[in-house]
Amino acid sequence: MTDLTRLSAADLSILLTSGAVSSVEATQAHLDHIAAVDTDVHAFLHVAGASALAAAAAVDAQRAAGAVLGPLAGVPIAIKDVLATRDMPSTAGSKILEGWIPPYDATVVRLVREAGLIPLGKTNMDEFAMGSSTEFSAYGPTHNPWDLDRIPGGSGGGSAAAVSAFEAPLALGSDTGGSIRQPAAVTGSVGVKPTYGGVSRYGAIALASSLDQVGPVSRTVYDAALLHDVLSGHDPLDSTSLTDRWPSMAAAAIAGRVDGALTGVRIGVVKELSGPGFQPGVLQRFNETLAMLVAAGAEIEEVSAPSFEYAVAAYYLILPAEASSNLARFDSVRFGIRVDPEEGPLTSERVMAATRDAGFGPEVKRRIILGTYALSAGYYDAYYGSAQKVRTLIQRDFDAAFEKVDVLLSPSAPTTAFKFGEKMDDPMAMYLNDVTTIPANLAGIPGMSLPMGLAPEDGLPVGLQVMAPAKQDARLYTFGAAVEQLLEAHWGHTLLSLAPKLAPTEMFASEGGAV
Ligand SMILES: NC(=O)C[C@H](N)C(=O)O
Repeated sequence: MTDLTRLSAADLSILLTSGAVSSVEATQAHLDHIAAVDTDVHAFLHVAGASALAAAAAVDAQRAAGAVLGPLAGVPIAIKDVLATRDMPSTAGSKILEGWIPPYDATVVRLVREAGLIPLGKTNMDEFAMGSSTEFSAYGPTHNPWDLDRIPGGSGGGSAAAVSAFEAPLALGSDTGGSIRQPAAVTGSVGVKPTYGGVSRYGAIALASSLDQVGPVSRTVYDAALLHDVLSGHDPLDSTSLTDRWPSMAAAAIAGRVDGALTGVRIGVVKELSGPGFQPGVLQRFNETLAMLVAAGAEIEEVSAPSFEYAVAAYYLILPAEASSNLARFDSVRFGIRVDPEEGPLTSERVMAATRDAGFGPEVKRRIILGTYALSAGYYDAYYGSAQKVRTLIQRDFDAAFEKVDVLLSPSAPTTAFKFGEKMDDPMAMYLNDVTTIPANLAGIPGMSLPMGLAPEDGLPVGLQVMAPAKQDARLYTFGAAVEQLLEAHWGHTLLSLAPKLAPTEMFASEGGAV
């Protein structure tokens, strides 16, 4: 009997459509697997077993009645806890929202349900998406399925770990500075940050509104494309939502699997995103992948993006500034918990202060303080204003690069998954993890991370980042699918099929070793 949790969403979809397997069976298999492994992985903050099975039964009934359903109907999905769900708590990993059940679904959650996908539950994350390791979740960290002593990336470590531990074939993430791509990289998954405005953020608990994007997490490029097609499109409820009509990302991914898809593709390697400070094994896999691309007919040139040097600094001014404003809504009155001061009068300011003090964790407080300072009178131009200028320069660097090349490549993260605790006392070290992913958010362009093997020194997954010009998300899928195929042919297997160590019984007997 096929292990249904091991299938890609696309393969599961074939079994569901042909009637060989019911959605109830597929959903039950995933719930059983979650029950078996999630005490160790802790990818989920909430598992919605009963409602998932009810939704699956409804899809099965529709199918039995002859309804023509979308390709992902009946396929289970995990949802990052930053997204509002009307039937499940939505905490964004924070104590301040403990137990909060929103009165409505985020648009992406509604779209996912309408497409017949089966929400399994909500996944863990750094509090309000601030972090690169899930160690800042108020509910304890998620563990990397490849090595339980290591972080799964962040902020969407729960979604990426759920996918790579076979707890769900698909997940939703959000990416402000890398929160989809970096977790995908360190767990051997695929993650895509769409073009800014391509996917609705209505009902996504806002971190930094000029940077946040919702996107797919999966085990294959094609699966991410199928989910992207469900998510993209105009939403009048999100004022930043683009009105463009998007081509089919699934069709774009299929085009990448045609022979010769890489011939003549012009690839830019960003000099500033793959140099000193990167783990040697990460660079080794990156350079090997580039050599394979040249052998497949692609043309590679080095491009320089001098302003990228300032990207992390600009991001950590713009993000805290926007976050300090967005998080002002958590005031003890409208959402979540209320904590009264231990003594003294119950004025609204004092209740608000006591609630925020008890409800926010250390990283959230740090960023609110930084952001409030950066926006204060007298400092605004020096900090926030300068950061916005840097942002424009970064956009120009991208524009110049994309005049010469079709896609830009870099490693998705400077290192493989690090050990718990390694960067907790050093915010700068944590922030520098995002050096590769932040520029795409600042420029609003789409980016993908896909697996490019295991680092020789630690046997842990390494991610390849692909970036394309704004609105050219389809190019990511064509190129990404072609690279995925090239790497599979080289290794003779997919990265995750390697993972007997991810099977329930042997899952945690880490053997290490290179691909
Ligand atoms: N939110 C994100 O995209 C993650 C990023 N590491 C941050 O802490 O801001």
